[in-house]
Amino acid sequence: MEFDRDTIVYGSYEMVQEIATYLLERTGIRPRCGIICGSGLGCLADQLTEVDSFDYDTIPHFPVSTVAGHRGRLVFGRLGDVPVVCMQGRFHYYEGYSLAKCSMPVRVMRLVGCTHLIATNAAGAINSQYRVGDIMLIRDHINLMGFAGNCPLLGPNDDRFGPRFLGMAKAYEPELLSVAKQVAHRMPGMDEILREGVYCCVGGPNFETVAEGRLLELLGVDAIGMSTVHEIITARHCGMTCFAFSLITNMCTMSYDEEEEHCHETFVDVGRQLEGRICELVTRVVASIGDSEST
Ligand SMILES: O=P(O)(O)O[C@H]1O[C@H](CO)[C@@H](O)[C@H]1O
Ligand SMILES: Nc1nc2[nH]cnc2c(=O)[nH]1
Repeated sequence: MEFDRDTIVYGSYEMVQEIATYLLERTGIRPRCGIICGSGLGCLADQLTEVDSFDYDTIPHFPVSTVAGHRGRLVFGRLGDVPVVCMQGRFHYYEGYSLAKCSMPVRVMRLVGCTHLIATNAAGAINSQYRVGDIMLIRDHINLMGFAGNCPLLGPNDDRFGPRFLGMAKAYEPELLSVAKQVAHRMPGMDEILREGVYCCVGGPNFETVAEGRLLELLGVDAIGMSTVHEIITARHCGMTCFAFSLITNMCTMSYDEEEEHCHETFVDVGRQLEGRICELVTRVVASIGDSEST
């Protein structure tokens, strides 16, 4: 792939609208909920029925996926009874895309009609109580890249998307978090693996040093990854209701005596092993969104 370091600003309203129109002219699905499949979590898109799918390289102005475990297509369809659109593959800063370009598809989701966003990811555990295979519902995040001056909303603000300044205190909708906990509680074996915590995004693609892991622990981070935060900021900016969770694929190396066992392909495999439960959790949360919208 040609190296593609964009300017920090990407995706005018007109461009996003052009993409949305392109898609809506080619599918009859009118999605209410956007779902972003994390590394190894593409199975979510495979649950959809009445599918219309679009490879990223066929959609005008769309970036392409370059990471293993990210298939690279946008899938419209129904999850249960609810019309949704899934990103089967997301974009990361370390691929050479600006944060604005990484999260531009969220604005597309909004303009095709989505009111809700569900973001999923593979993440390393900083919290020593966690185990590989746990599912951490994201209660909050720390935008470490934002502390360093990098944010998807940099540059001129277009009020048609949302306001210049944005509150983030309830970025992750407490009601959906509570629905997810109730749903999970009714699923066999989920209580043992369900967590709720703080996610932090770093630029990557390298994993953390021991000193960085320890610093993140002091900061109150439970799990660390290289995605999601900029997508949630973009979604909140355009008024979407958000829910997100991390699949814990590895323990971060917190001591010099430990062997570092970080391997992206193994992380993708953890996703495959948990496929059934993750699909069920998301399907039930989406059903609750469908129910709340129809009442
Ligand atoms: O966040 P997702 O896309 O799930 O991917 C996670 O897995 C990759 C590292 O193995 C990184 O891209 C990290 O962000
Ligand atoms: N930064 C980071 N991203 C991840 N994605 C999956 N595991 C990890 C990890 O340990 N660190």
